[in-house]
Amino acid sequence: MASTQSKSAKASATRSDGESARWIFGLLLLFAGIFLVASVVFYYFDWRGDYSALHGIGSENPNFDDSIDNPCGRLGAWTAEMLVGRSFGLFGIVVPIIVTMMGARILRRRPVLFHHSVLSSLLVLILGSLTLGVAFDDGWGMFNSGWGGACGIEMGRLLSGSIGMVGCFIVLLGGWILTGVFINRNFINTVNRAGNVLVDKSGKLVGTVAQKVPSLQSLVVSRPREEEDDEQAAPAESGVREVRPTPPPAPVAEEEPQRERAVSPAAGGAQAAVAADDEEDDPFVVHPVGVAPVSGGVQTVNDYYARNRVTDDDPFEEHTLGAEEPEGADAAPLPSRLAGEEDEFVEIDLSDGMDDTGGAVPADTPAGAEDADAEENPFLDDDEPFTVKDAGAPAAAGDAPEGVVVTVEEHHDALVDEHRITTEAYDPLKDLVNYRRPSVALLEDYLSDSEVTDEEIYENKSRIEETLKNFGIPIQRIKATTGPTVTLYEIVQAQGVKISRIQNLQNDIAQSLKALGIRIIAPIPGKGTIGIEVPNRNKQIVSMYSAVRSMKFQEAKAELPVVIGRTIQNENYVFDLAKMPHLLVAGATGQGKSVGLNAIITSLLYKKHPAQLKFVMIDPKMVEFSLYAKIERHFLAKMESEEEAIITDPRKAVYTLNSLCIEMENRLSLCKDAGARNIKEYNEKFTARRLNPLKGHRYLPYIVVVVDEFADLIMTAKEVEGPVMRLAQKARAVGIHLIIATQRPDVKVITGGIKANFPARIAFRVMQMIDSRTIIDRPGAEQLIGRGDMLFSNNGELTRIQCALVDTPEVERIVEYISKQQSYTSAYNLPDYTPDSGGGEAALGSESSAPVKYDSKFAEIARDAVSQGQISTSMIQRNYEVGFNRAGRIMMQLERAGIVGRQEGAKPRDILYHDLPSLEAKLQELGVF
Ligand SMILES: Nc1ncnc2c1ncn2[C@@H]1O[C@H](COP(=O)(O)OP(=O)(O)OP(=O)(O)O)[C@@H](O)[C@H]1O
Repeated sequence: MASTQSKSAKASATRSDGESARWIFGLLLLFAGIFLVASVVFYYFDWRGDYSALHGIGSENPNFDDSIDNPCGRLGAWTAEMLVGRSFGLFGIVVPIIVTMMGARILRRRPVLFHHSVLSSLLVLILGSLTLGVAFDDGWGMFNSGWGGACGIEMGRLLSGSIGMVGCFIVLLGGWILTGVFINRNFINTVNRAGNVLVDKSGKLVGTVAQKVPSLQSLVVSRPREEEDDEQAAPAESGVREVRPTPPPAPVAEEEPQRERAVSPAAGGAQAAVAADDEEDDPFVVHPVGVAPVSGGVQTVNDYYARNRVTDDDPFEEHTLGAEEPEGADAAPLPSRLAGEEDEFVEIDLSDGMDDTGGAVPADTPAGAEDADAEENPFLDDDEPFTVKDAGAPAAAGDAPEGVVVTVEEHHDALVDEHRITTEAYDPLKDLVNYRRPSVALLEDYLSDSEVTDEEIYENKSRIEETLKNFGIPIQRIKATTGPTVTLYEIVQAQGVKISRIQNLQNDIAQSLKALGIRIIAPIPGKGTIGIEVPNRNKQIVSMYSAVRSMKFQEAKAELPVVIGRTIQNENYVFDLAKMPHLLVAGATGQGKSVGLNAIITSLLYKKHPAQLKFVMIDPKMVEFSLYAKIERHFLAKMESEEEAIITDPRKAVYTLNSLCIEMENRLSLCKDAGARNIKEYNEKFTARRLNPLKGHRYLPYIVVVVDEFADLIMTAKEVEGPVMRLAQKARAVGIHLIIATQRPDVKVITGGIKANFPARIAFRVMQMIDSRTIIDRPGAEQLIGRGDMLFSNNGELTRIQCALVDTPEVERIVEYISKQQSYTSAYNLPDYTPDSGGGEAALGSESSAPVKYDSKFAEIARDAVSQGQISTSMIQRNYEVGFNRAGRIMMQLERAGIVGRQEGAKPRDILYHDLPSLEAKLQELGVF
C-alpha cells in the first residue's frame, strides 16, 4: 500500500514538473506574442520616426537615441521593423499573431505545429505580402520598403518577372481562393455565388448595350425565368413580361386561368389580345392590362415610365386603369431610376419607330391605358398597336370607359433562392452543437516505474524449469512476456510430452513459485505452446488516462467503443459494446467491479455525444452511480414520471426495465416501418432524411443499461428477470445494451437464460472455482490477483486484462465538466410504464416465479438437446416415445426454463445452453436431476 502511494506520489511529481514546464513555456510565448502584436501595431503609425531613430538618421549617437516613438521601446520598434519593413510589410503582424496562438495552444494542451489555424495564418502571411508586393512594389515608400515589405517586393518582382502581371493576377486570385477554401470550406459557396452574380451581371450588361445600340437589336438578351428566380427572392408570377408589336387589334382575349388578377369589365376598353401560342413558346410574359388603341401617336419608353410610377419596394402594385393622367405627367422627365431598372428588363423587341428622345403621348391616347408593371417592363412599342398578353385580364374588345377606375393588385409571392433550400443531412448533434467531450487531462496519470527486472524473470524461469524437470517434463524453450501485473512464460515442451501432464502439475508449479495467481493456459490458443502466468512482484497501475489516450481507442470506429484496460502483452484492450451485445460483470467484493463499470462508462463518455448515447443506471447499493446524477440532462434516460434518474428502488427498477421493453418494441416497429435491420441502418436513413418525423420517426440514441448488484435486485424483485431476459434476447438490434454486475456469481442470479444471452462476460477475482465456472464456464477467475485483474470471456475466448483504474475524483471531474455544458431540458424520456399499463409484464414475472412441476423426462431431454444442439417436438415424440401433448408440454417447460429459445416460424428452436456444465447448474437451480 505504502509503496503504491509513494509510486503515485512520484508519478504526480514527474507529471507536475512536465506541467510546470508547459505552463512556463506557453505563458512566455503568449506574452511575447502579445508584446510583438503591440509593437507592430504601434510601428504602423510611428515607422518613420522609429526608422530614423533606429538607424541614427539625424542623430549623432544612434545607439543612445531616445527618440523612439514606439511605446514598446527600442526592442519593439526593432522587431517590428524586422517583421514589417524588412520582411512582410503590412502583413508582418501575422507573425506575432501566430506566436500568440501557439502560446495559447500550448497552455490549452493543443497540438502546436501543423494546426489548421497556424497553417492558415502562414498562408495569409505569404500571400498577403506577395499580393502587396506585386500590387505596389516599392511605390509610396511605406515602411521604407513598400506595402508588401522587402520579402513581398522581392517575391513579387520574381513572380511578375517570370509570368507577367496577368499571370500574377491569376496566380494570386487562385491562391486567395484556395486559401479561403482552406480556412473555411463554406468559402467555396461564396465564390460560387460571386461567380453566378458576375455571369448574371455581364449578361445584363450585354442586354443593356444591345438595347442602347440599334445595330445590336438583333442581339436580344433573354434570361430564363428560373434564373431570375434563383438570383433573388423574385416575384413569382408577375416578374417578366413581353411586349410585342402585333397586327391591329384582335378582338379575342384569352384568359390565363391560373393568374389571380382582377380587372373590372371597365378594362374592356383596351384593345388587348393575347396570343396564347406565343405565350407558351416563350418564357417571357406579356405585359400591360388594358391598352387603348393608339391612334397614330408614338409612345416612348420615357413617356410610359413617366406615367407609370410604381415603386420597386411595393410588392402589391396598384395600377390605375382608365383614369385620366395629369397632363404634366406626359411631359414628365424620365424618372431617375429608369436607368437602373433597365437592367431588369428581359426581352425587348424594339420597333423601328421607337423614339428614344421621350416624345409626349398624343392627347387622344386615353391616359393610363398603357398601365403596366413599370418595375418589370417599362418598354412599350410606340408606333403600332400592340398585343398585350396579361394573365387573366379579361381584355374584352370595346370602347374605352371613362372615369372608371380599375385597381389591379398583384401579389408577388417571394421565392427562396434555390441554392439556399437546405438539402443537408439531419445532424443529430446540432442541438448541442457546442458540446465538448471531456478533456483527457481530467484523468489522473498514474505513472509507474515499477518494471519486471531481468533478475525476477530469470528466477521464475529457473523455478519453472526445475519444477517441470522434477516431474520428468523436459522443456525446449521459455519465452517471457511482461504485462502490467502479470508476466506470461510461454513454454515449448520437449517433443512427446502431453499437455495434460503439465496442466495436472499446476498446483505444484504454483507452490514452487511461491506465488498466488498462477494460471496455466495449455495450450495457448493459436500457438500450441503452454503459458504460465506469474504475477509480477511490483504491479503497475494501468491508468484510464493512458487507456483513453491510446491510439487504439482514439481511432476506434466502433459504435460504442470501450477501453477496459491492458492485456498481458501490454496492449490496450478495446471492444465494441454494441457487438458484445450485452455484458455480464461478476467478481467477489472489493476486486475491482465498480472501477471496471466506471471504466466502461467513462470510455463511452469520452467517445459519444449526448445525442448519441443514453444511460439507464440501476443501483440498488445507492452509492455507486450517484455521481452521475449531474449529467442527467445530457446522458441519462428515465421515465417521465420518475423523479430520480438513478434508480435505487428495486420496484422502480422493475418498472424502468419494463419501460425499456416498451421502448424496445417501439424501436423494433420503427425499424420495421423503415425497412432497417438495425439501429445503425435506421439512423443512417433518418439522418439522410429518408424517414418522415411526422410518421413518428426519430433519431435513436443508443441506450446502455447498467445494473449494479443484480443479485440484490433479483433477490428483492424476482420480476426483473422477465424484462431483463426480453431485453437480452431482442434489444441488441435496436441499440439497447445491458451491463449487469454482480458480486454473487450464483446460479440463482446468473441463470442459464442470462448466460445464454450474455456471451461477453468479465470475471474479476472470485473465491471458488465453482464461481469462476458460473461466470465464464471454466476455472481461472479464482486464481486472479484482485485489484482489477480480470478475465474477459467473449464467445468462449478468454483474455487476461488488467483493468484501467479510474478513481472517484476522476469520475467527479468528468461529470462536473459535462454537467457545466449546455444540456437538453430533461433526461431522455422513456415510455411510461405502470403495472396497470403493462400488466402482461408483471404477470410474466409472477408466472415465471411460480413453482413448476417438471416432467420426469425433462432433465434427460434437456441434456440431449444441449449435447446434440437441436430439438423439436416431433423429435421428443420420436426419441422418447411420448405423445404429442406431453412432448409439447415438455417443450414449453424447456422454453420457460430458458434452455431453448422461442418458436419462430418454421425455424428450428435455438438451444440457449452450449455446454453441459452450465446446463447442469441450471438443472440444479430448477431442482430437476
Ligand atoms: N483496476 C484497478 N487498478 C488498481 N486498483 C484497483 C483497480 N480496481 C480496483 N482497485 C482497487 O480495489 C479497490 C476496490 O475496488 P472496487 O470498489 O471496484 O471493488 P468492487 O468489486 O466494486 O467492490 P464492491 O463489490 O464491494 O463494491 C479500489 O478501491 C482500488 O483501490
